[in-house]
Amino acid sequence: MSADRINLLRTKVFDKSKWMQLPRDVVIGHDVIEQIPAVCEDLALGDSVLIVSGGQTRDIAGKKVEALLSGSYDVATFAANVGDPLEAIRRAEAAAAEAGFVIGVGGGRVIDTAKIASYNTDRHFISVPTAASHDGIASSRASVPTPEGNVSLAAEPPVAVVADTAIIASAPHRLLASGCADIIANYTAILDWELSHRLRGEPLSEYALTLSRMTAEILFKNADLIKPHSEKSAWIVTKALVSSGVAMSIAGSSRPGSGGEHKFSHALEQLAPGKGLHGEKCGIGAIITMYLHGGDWKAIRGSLRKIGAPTTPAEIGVDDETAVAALLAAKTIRPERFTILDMGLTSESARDLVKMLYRE
Ligand SMILES: NC(=O)C1=CN([C@@H]2O[C@H](COP(=O)(O)OP(=O)(O)OC[C@H]3O[C@@H](n4cnc5c(N)ncnc54)[C@H](OP(=O)(O)O)[C@@H]3O)[C@@H](O)[C@H]2O)C=CC1
Ligand SMILES: O=C(CO)COP(=O)(O)O
Ligand SMILES: [Zn+2]
Repeated sequence: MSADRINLLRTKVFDKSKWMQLPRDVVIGHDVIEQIPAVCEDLALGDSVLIVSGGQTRDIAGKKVEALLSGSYDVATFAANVGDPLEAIRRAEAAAAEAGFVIGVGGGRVIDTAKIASYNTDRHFISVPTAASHDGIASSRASVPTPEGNVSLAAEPPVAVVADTAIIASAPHRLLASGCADIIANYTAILDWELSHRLRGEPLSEYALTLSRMTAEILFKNADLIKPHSEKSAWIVTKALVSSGVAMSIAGSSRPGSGGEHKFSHALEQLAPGKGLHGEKCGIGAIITMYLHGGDWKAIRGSLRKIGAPTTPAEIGVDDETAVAALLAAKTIRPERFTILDMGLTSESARDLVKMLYRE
């Protein structure tokens, strides 16, 4: 299904996609989930709420949020993990239309479902990440898988982000490492954006680009501090993910955080569904695109290793031939987004790159 087809679902008569919308309250810290009632009261969002969560994340945090709000609000719940993602978005929209505001409690898929449903029904949205696994936590974009590839849509930016570091630090370390890789991928996303600016005249936002790069640099510098099940690590990474999401909101597109390495990840999602987390695939892709840009790809690989993120397709259960196919297919996903993977990659060169960069 194409982005246009998804847009048909929208009930809005005006388009906010060119607005620069940023979160108003960002609350990160130990046990801050307890502050959700105060955040909702402060923002005066209405008296009924839809809480969107996933199969595991409802037990991890969704039920807690339901209990915290049930005395003061009419609470409805929605399971975002059931069925086809587009169908889930449609059902979430119908549920959101019956509520005053929406809270998404979960990983990236849950948060994207909640923020699209909020956007399409013109409801405020609160983001409650249970894992620091992706930089959609605070952004005004949603990434939706379709049979033709992943599409990036304008979505409701959270009016508040409530990120409890106790919950985030308890999540499997793999999720945190994946969030770090999603941020490290900003380095190559920016290089692709600059390339497209120079070659194709694509507009650049200096502010968005600088914020995105600075976020990656801070994380890179702090890679030694990223440890499993540490609240300090959860705090460092969550702040970086919020910052990266703000860069996307400033740009009004995911360009500051999504280039060729993301297109490789989206192609892999089609060719090897269910293999690897989003950020893991982007990190693996960034090694190749950084090499192609002539940058320090070994430093990218070194920081991914230090953090505990995979650096080869084999580590996420993807064979080399599939990785080659994904590199070649990447340019067919969002062809309007020009990247280094559009610069003459051939089957032979893709095979050589996979052999060389994923073997050392
Ligand atoms: N909007 C944007 O700008 C962006 C969007 N994305 C999107 O986000 C998605 C990737 O997010 P990601 O979080 O990696 O993947 P998922 O949302 O698929 O979550 C991965 C798994 O982790 C589980 N999980 C989440 N939190 C915890 C926890 N605390 N403890 C144990 N398990 C937990 C989820 O459970 P459950 O079954 O409950 O869901 C799920 O099974 C992709 O769809 C991607 O396209 C990524 C980057 C940016
Ligand atoms: O994942 C993203 C940024 O990290 C954005 O997603 P898209 O690649 O779908 O635009
Ligand atoms: Zn990403």
